[in-house]
Amino acid sequence: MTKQISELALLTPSQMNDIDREAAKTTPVIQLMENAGWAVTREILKRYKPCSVLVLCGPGNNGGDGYVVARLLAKAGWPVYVTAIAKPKMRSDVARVAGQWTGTVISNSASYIEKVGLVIDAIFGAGLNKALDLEITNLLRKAKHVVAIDIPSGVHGETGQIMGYAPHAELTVTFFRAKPGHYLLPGREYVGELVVKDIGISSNTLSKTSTRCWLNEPGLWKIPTHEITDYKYSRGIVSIVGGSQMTGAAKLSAHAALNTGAGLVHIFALGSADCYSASSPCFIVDKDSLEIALQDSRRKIWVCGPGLLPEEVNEILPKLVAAKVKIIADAGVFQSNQSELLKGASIITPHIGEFKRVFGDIEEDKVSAARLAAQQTGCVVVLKGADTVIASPDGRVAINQHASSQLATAGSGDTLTGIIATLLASGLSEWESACAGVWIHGEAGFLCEHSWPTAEDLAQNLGNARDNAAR
Ligand SMILES: NC(=O)C1=CN([C@@H]2O[C@H](COP(=O)(O)OP(=O)(O)OC[C@H]3O[C@@H](n4cnc5c(N)ncnc54)[C@H](O)[C@@H]3O)[C@@H](O)[C@H]2O)[C@@H](O)CC1
Ligand SMILES: Nc1ncnc2c1ncn2[C@@H]1O[C@H](COP(=O)(O)OP(=O)(O)O)[C@@H](O)[C@H]1O
Ligand SMILES: [K+]
Repeated sequence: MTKQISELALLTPSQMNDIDREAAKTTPVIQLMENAGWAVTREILKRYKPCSVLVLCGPGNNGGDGYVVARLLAKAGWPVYVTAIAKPKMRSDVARVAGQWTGTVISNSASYIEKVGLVIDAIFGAGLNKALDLEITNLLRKAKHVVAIDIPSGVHGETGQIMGYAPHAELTVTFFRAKPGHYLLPGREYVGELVVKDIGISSNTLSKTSTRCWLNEPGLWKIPTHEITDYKYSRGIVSIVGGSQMTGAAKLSAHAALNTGAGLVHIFALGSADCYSASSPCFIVDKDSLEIALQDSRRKIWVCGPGLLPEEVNEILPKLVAAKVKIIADAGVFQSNQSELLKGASIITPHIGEFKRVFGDIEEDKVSAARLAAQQTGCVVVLKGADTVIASPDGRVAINQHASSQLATAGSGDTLTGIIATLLASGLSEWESACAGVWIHGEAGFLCEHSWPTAEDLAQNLGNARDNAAR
C-alpha cells in the first residue's frame, strides 16, 4: 500500500531529539522508554526462541530502553543478564528504569558475551557523539547475534558513517520514524532487518521539526497514468543528443525513454544519423541542425551527456542552455570545473566519481554534499550509487534503497537518464521525476527473472516498473 509522505520522513538524531522533547510534554519520557522497551521485546519474541540474553546498557535513554527489554524478557522466562557499559546519571529517568532491574548485573561480560544466544545493543542511539572506545569495540566484536535498539551503536544516525566500530545487527528496532543512517551506506549494512515501531508519539509532532529528508518510495511522488485523451505529444517528447563515436549510450537512453512511456523520442545525432535510425524504427533521428530542432517548442526536454565527448558537450550544452530547454545532464558533462555550465541544467545524475570530479570530496556525508551541489547549481542532483541520494535546490532530499546491485551494469546510468527524461516530459516536476525515476530504475532490476540483467534487459521491464510505481 502506498505510504503517506509523513510516514516516509527520515529524521536526523537532532530532529528526533526535538520530537522526543515535544512528545515528552504529553507523555513522560519514562513512559516512552517503557513503550520503546515493549516494542523491542515484542519484535524479539516474534523472531527468536527463548535463549540466554545479554543486554548491554549505555548511560543514556538508549540504555534505558535496554533495561526495560531486560526486565520484560526476564518476565517472559528468558535467562537475562545486564552489563552497564556506563552508569546513568543519578536521579535521571534512565536511573529509575535501571533501578527496576533486579536480575543479574555482570560487570565484566567479555568472557560471557560469546556464549549467550542474543546480545541486545542498548549502548548508544541518537546520542552517539564520538567514536566507540576500544573497550566497547572489543566487547562488541565478540557478539554473535545482535539486536540493536534504535540503531547499532557506532552507526551515525545522520550520515550512516561508522564511528570507530559498530556491530552487525540481525534486527534493529527504531522508533517513530527511521533515520537517514539506517539507509545510507555503510550504516545500512549494519542494521539488518529494520523495524520502525510506534511508541505513542503523535505524527503531529512532525510539524515541530522541518523534515527535509524522506525515503524514496511511492507516496513521496505520484506519477501520471493513462488518460483517455492521451496522444503522443501529451505523453511527452524526449530529445537525446547522440554522440558521434560512443553511440550505445544515447541508444540506451532512448530505448529507456520509449519503454517508460515517452510519446516520442528524438535523437539529435552528432555523427552518423543512420547508426541511430537503424537501432529502432520508433526513434525519430533529426535531419536538420540543432538550431532548427530547438525551434520546435514542443521539444522542451533534452538529455545531454550519455556517450558525448568533452568537445561535443562543450559545443552542444551551451546551445541547449541558451535555448532554455530542460536538460537532464549525465556522463560526458561531468568534466572538472564544470559546475558553472551545469547551472543551466534541470537535473544532473553523477555517480560518486563524476560528482567528486565536479564538486570535490563528499566528506563522508552524501546527503550534505548532494544538497550543497543542488544549491550551487540550482539543479536537482541525483548522486547515484547503491544508496542513491536525490537532492533538490530547496533542501529536500530523498534516499533510495529500492535498488540492487543488479543495476551495476554498463549502460544502467544511461537507462536511468532516459527514465527521468520521460517523467519530466510527462509533466512531473524535476524533483518528482528524479525520485520516481530512480525508484522505477530499481524496480526494473527487481522485475528481472535473473540476477544479471543487461541495460537492455532493464529497458524491457520499464513499462511494468512504471505501472508498479503508479499502484
Ligand atoms: N528521549 C526520549 O524521549 C526517548 C528516547 N529513546 C531512546 O533514547 C535514545 C537517545 O537517548 P540519549 O539522547 O540519552 O542518547 P544515548 O542513549 O544514545 O547516549 C547518550 C549518552 O552517551 C554518551 N556518548 C555518546 N557517544 C559516546 C561514545 N562514543 N562513547 C562514550 N559515551 C558516549 C553521551 O555523552 C550521552 O551521555 C534513542 O536512541 C532511543 O533509543 C526512547 O527511549 C524513546 C523515548
Ligand atoms: N550496487 C548497486 N546497488 C544499487 N544500484 C546500483 C548499484 N550499482 C550501480 N547502481 C545503479 O546503477 C546505475 C549506474 O550508473 P552509471 O555508473 O552512470 O553507469 P553507466 O555509466 O554504465 O551507465 C546508477 O543508477 C546506480 O545508482
Ligand atoms: K543501540
